[in-house]
Amino acid sequence: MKLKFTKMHGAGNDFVVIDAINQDLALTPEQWRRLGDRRFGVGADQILVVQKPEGADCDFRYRIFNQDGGEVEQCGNGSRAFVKFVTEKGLTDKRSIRVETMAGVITPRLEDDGAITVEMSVPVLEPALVPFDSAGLAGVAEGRDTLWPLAPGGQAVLVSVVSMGNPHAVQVVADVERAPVPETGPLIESDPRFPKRVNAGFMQVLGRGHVKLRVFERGAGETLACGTGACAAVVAGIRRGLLDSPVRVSARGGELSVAWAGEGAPVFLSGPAVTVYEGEITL
Ligand SMILES: N[C@H](CCC[C@H](N)C(=O)O)C(=O)O
Repeated sequence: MKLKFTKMHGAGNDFVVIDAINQDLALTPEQWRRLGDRRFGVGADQILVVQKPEGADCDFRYRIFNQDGGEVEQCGNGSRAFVKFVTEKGLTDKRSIRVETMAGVITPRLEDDGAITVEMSVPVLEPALVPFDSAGLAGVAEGRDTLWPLAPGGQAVLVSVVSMGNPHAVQVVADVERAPVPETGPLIESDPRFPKRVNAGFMQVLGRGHVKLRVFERGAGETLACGTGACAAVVAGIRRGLLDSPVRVSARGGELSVAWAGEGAPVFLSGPAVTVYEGEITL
């Protein structure tokens, strides 16, 4: 079958975006895998699928598939690419859209200056709901947060656990460039205390309004940027008393900005979205 797609990225976190409103998207698992493969197909960190909404109060439904084929709840960088895609494709004339995801409704907005801001969800902070199994662990209180001891590869670390619809484990490190992301990222991702696995964030605090961040993403490995990871890192940093909103998040692939007013409030994520090329693949 022939499939039209658009290749996009948000701060280097790259996507294959597919309009499943105007084309039939009945792919076998093998075709999904090939589409996401950087050698046998197009390749991307995530595949984003644009569909009609199920609810009356939303403009679109947005499905997200990691490179490993798993469907996931949320993608922050992808939500910016989403609003740019549907605007460029003429699928809407709105600048602010309500989008159904597995984790609820988010509202990406295309600003007049071309910037894109997304009202993400209210972070979920109860460990069991992240989900994270803290049974038998002695949490370490810091500010309003609780840090949980993990030992990936025997290396003792303390993580904050936050859900942005998808699960995150965030640790503060002295130097992200020297952090053992390739070694301990996959061990944290698959730690059995995270029954749905987890995205592992490594955050270096440069000031109360600026961090550097690397994320070993669930189902995709280390990406050049992670939007929900940036949200989770800033929420954790604010709760630990290390950061003040808004926070500039410097990822390897570019700059994001995150604002959060505190518990019970949604997180706002701003950053770039770029259309790289249009394509058609025979699967
Ligand atoms: N790997 C993530 C999904 C993509 C999130 C990331 N690309 C973002 O921008 O938020 C997960 O399995 O929860």
